[in-house]
Amino acid sequence: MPQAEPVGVIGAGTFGTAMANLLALNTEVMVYSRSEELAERLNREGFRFGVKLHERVTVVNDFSLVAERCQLIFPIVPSDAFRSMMRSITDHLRPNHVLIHGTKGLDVTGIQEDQIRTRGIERKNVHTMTDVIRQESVVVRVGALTGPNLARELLDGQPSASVIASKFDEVIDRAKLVLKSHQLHVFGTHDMLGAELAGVLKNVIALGSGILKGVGLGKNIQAMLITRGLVEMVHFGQALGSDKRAFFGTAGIGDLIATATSKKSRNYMFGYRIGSGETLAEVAATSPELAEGVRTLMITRHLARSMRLRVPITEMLYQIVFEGHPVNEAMNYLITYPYDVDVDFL
Ligand SMILES: NC(=O)c1ccc[n+]([C@@H]2O[C@H](COP(=O)([O-])OP(=O)(O)OC[C@H]3O[C@@H](n4cnc5c(N)ncnc54)[C@H](O)[C@@H]3O)[C@@H](O)[C@H]2O)c1
Ligand SMILES: O=P(O)(O)OC[C@H](O)CO
Repeated sequence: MPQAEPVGVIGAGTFGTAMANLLALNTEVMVYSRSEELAERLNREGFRFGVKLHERVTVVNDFSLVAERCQLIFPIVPSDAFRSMMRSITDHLRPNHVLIHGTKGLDVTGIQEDQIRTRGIERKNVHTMTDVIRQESVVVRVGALTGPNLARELLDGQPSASVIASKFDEVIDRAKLVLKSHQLHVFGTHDMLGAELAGVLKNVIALGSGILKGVGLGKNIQAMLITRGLVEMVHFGQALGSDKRAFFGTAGIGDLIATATSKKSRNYMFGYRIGSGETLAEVAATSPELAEGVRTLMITRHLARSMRLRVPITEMLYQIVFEGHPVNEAMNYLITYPYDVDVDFL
C-alpha cells in the first residue's frame, strides 16, 4: 500500500533517478529538475538513462510544489552545487521538513575553489552536506543516505543496502518506511559525521584503485591500496571529529568495496582513464560532470597539509592527478613508504 504523502527528490541525475524509482516501490515521488525541458520530456516519454520511470514518479520544474506536497525530501545533487541549490530553495522550506541528502562530497566556504591549490584550506573552511542544510535553511531534522549504491546497478533493478544516518530516530524510521523493499536493505545509524565522511573519502581510494587497473597492475597491489586507503580514511575521519566505527560498516568498507572495484563507478573509471594515460584535462573535456573523488582529493590533500595529517595515498594520488606525476614512480613511493605498523589506529 503506497504512503499517502509523496516523497521529494531534488536532482534528476543518475542517483536521483535511481532513488526515485526505488522510493516509488513504496510511495508517490516528486522529482525536482531544474530543467523545464527535461521535466516535460521525462513526464512525456517516461524513460531516463534507458530505464522506465516508475508510474508513481512525477518530475516537476517548480520546487514550491515539492515543498508544499512533500515533508520528506532527498536532495541529490553534486557537492559543488549543493550550497547554491540550498540557497535557491530555502525560502520554500519550513521547520517541519525532513531533508536526507545523498551527496558524497564536501562543501568549501571562505576560499574560492580555484584558490585551494595555491592557498591551501583549513578545517574551518570544510563542511558536510548536513552542515550546509542546517546553515542554509530552517530545517532541523536532517540525515544522510549512504552505502554501496552504484546508481547503474540500482537502475537495473539489482539489490543493495543503504545506510540512513541521522541524530533523530524519527528521520531514520521515516526513511526506512519509504526505502525498504525487496531491492534495498536499510540500516540506520546516529553517527552522521562518520557515515557521511566514509562515503565521501572512499571516492578518493576508488579513484586510486581505478588508476592501478588502468596501468595494468593486479589484485595484490589493489588490495594494499584499498587496505591502506581504509586506514587513511579512518585517520581523516578521526581528525575531522568522527568515530571510526562507521568506516567498518556498510557506509565505509561496504561502499569502498563497491566503488573501488566496479567499472560502473565514475570515480573508479576516472582513475582508470588516468592510469591508461589520459590527463586530467583530457578526462574533464569528455565528462560533463567530474567524479566527486577528484574534487574531494583536491580538498583533502590541502586540508591534510594544514592539519599535518600523514596520508601518503592521498598525497600520491594528488601528485598523479593534479601534477602529472608518473604512476610508476608514485607506486614506488607507496611500496617504499615507511609504514611502521599494519593497523595503526586505536
Ligand atoms: N551515481 C552514483 O552511483 C551515486 C551513488 C551514490 C551517491 N552519489 C552521489 O550523488 C550525487 C549526485 O550524483 P549523480 O551521479 O546523480 O550525478 P549526476 O551528474 O548524474 O546528476 C546530478 C544532477 O543534479 C542536478 N543539479 C545540479 N545542480 C542542481 C540544482 N541547483 N538544482 C537541481 N538540480 C541540480 C543536475 O542537473 C543533474 O541532473 C553525487 O554527490 C554523488 O557522489 C552518486
Ligand atoms: O560516483 P560513483 O559513480 O563513483 O558512485 C559512487 C557511489 O558512491 C557508490 O555508492
